[in-house]
Amino acid sequence: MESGVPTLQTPSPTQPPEDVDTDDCLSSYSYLFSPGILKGQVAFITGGGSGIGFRIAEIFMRHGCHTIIASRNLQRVSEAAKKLMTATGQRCLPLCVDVRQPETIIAAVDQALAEFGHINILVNNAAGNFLCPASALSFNAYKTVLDIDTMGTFNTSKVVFEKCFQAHGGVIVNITATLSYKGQALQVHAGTAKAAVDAMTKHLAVEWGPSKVRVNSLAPGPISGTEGYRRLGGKWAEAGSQFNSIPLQRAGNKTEIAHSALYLASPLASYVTGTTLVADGGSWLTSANNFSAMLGHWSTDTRKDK
Ligand SMILES: CC/C=C\C/C=C\C/C=C\C/C=C\C/C=C\C/C=C\C=C\C(=O)SCCNC(=O)CCNC(=O)[C@H](O)C(C)(C)COP(=O)(O)OP(=O)(O)OC[C@H]1O[C@@H](n2cnc3c(N)ncnc32)[C@H](O)[C@@H]1OP(=O)(O)O
Ligand SMILES: NC(=O)C1=CN([C@@H]2O[C@H](COP(=O)(O)OP(=O)(O)OC[C@H]3O[C@@H](n4cnc5c(N)ncnc54)[C@H](OP(=O)(O)O)[C@@H]3O)[C@@H](O)[C@H]2O)C=CC1
Repeated sequence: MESGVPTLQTPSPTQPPEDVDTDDCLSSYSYLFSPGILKGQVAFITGGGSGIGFRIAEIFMRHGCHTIIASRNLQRVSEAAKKLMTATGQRCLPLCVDVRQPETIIAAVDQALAEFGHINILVNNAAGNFLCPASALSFNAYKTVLDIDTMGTFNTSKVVFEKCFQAHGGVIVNITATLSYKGQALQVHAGTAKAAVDAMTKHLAVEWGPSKVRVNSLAPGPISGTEGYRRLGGKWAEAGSQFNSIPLQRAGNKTEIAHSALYLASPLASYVTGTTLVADGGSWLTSANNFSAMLGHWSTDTRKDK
């Protein structure tokens, strides 16, 4: 304070914010963005009952947003909505949706509009994934992942655009992945599906920009406390040694991904559209694409019907 300038306790540029590995709200939260940056807005978040989608819902709500969290398991989203409302004081509507079935999306968006009057933000987060070599992947397994990730993102975006964004503008954040950048082993299904979503992001940004709609992708790296991390990393990820190869030397956490989503959804990104924000600690640049190690991990997978 010698110079008369107050010293602020700012975190270091690579210090992760607080997180918890379970699908529970944070016990405390330090604001980095303005707390009212999404005040009065409404976000529709697919797969918002668990993992990254749950934390995105929480962080948006802590910044003044109401949310709709929608997935196949109504009990899961209903329990999540209670936790989110208690922790943040904002409204959260849990709805049952299968993003592969447009009629369920239409019903959910109608219900959301009846409840809130408008939707400002769509987060396409719902996805399905598992490790599987291409040669062992059934035709239906490949199709299932493309149906959820790629078709699901298109289906939901189209319904929300036609029912709301076309007339009023809005923001779409598509959660993708870096899997296709290096042809990740055992991930042809999810890598193809997410690459198609990154392409969709650009096409929709071009077509819908004149309607005041921004569309961006957000591609996380390995994120702890998530189903994706458990399924794809398993014990191998828990050992932690492979993180030496990641420039930031650690996995990311859900709050970090939620902060990136908050940036893209907020007016801070008002001139950002048609792009992919990679939030992976530099991981895809340097991590080995170790086919034999991945095959070893797959062979210890305990899934009964493999
Ligand atoms: C890859 C490693 C990367 C980097 C390494 C670096 C560091 C390592 C450290 C950590 C790694 C951690 C993270 C890696 C980084 C990035 C990851 C990137 C992307 C992550 C993407 C995700 O999406 S994670 C989301 C995970 N959550 C879910 O998947 C939940 C939802 N999932 C589901 O509902 C199911 O699993 C489903 C996708 C199968 C869909 O369910 P349903 O519709 O009920 O379908 P089914 O009828 O059950 O199945 C349909 C067909 O699919 C076949 N199937 C199902 N499971 C498997 C499997 N495990 N293996 C093979 N085949 C499977 C099933 O048999 C059906 O086919 P048929 O032919 O039999 O009909
Ligand atoms: N975890 C990680 O390290 C990474 C994750 N990602 C991406 O982040 C996102 C979240 O993943 P993560 O948190 O790990 O996993 P989760 O399994 O927790 O999230 C996926 C969500 O999608 C929902 N869902 C799945 N299928 C459907 C469907 N057909 N219709 C509607 N909802 C559906 C699930 O709910 P329900 O079962 O109730 O339907 C679940 O809530 C995904 O897009 C994933 O690809 C990307 C890179 C890395």
